[in-house]
Amino acid sequence: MGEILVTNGLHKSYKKHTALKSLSISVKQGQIYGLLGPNGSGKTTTLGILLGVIKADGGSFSWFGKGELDENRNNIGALLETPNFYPYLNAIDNLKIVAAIKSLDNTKERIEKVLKRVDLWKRKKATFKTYSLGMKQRLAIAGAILADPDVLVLDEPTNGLDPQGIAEIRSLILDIAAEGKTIIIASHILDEIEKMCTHVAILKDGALIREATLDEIMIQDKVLCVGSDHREELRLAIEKIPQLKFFKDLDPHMLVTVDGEISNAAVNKMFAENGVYLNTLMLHKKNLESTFLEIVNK
Ligand SMILES: Nc1ncnc2c1ncn2[C@@H]1O[C@H](COP(=O)(O)OP(=O)(O)OP(=O)(O)O)[C@@H](O)[C@H]1O
Repeated sequence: MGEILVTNGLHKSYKKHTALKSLSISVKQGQIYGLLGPNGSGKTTTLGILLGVIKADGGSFSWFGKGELDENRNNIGALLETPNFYPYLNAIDNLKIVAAIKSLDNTKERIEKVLKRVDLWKRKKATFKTYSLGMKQRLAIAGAILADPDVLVLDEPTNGLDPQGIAEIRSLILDIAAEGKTIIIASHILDEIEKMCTHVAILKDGALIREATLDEIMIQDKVLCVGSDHREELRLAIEKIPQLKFFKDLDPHMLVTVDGEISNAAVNKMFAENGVYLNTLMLHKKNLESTFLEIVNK
């Protein structure tokens, strides 16, 4: 797979505050790459630098193996903030303006293609101000793919949408990815990343904590769900057993992470040796949320 983006030690400070600390990531062709992190972890700053809107203080990046050239951006569609279209113009006229700004040819065909792609063709003559938030966001994606770029960069694409709007954007993004496009999404919504992304970079306080495939992130450690009639003793036993680490209280059960390859029978025995008899012992499948919290809280 071809390398689409490589960053090398990107650094950015706003006065005394360091927003990005030596960020090195790489994105390959066809990946849906999620940039994940709590508020203020540096996601928007990263995308801003990569799109030439913010200047880094240090480090470098390269799109398509061609460095930081402005012309690389002709091959990148971006959605960085809430869509900014003319409220009294319809979808077609708004996209005509986007086409003119980007000096695109075959405007009519392009606009028809993207409006069908984002399922707004039937509403093409309605003015932007009459659109729902989800439709506005879909029109913004139509604008971002109007030039048929190889890469789509999206900052919090489902922010503020209702569940149906979120599902529509998600399915649209997956469809666009299925055409072979590379997609980079910044989000703090874990469920969104989990349902869409193939690869994830987790940021915390501007630093990269982990970069891996979604599968690698989610099956990091074994998590067990344990229960006992005596919760206090259970909690104390978890503290005492070095191979176990308390993870979460799911009252009445507790989640623990287990070091290495220790069988459930061995875990049961360890509890018994500490005077605790389990009434529940089962594997707990981690979701991205639990993994994420575990990683950023370390
Ligand atoms: N123009 C600015 N001036 C000063 N500080 C800034 C500026 N832009 C961002 N920051 C700070 O840099 C840090 C990273 O911000 P950034 O917006 O990149 O994070 P983020 O992960 O995108 O957060 P969010 O999910 O809230 O959008 C934050 O602490 C933020 O307050």
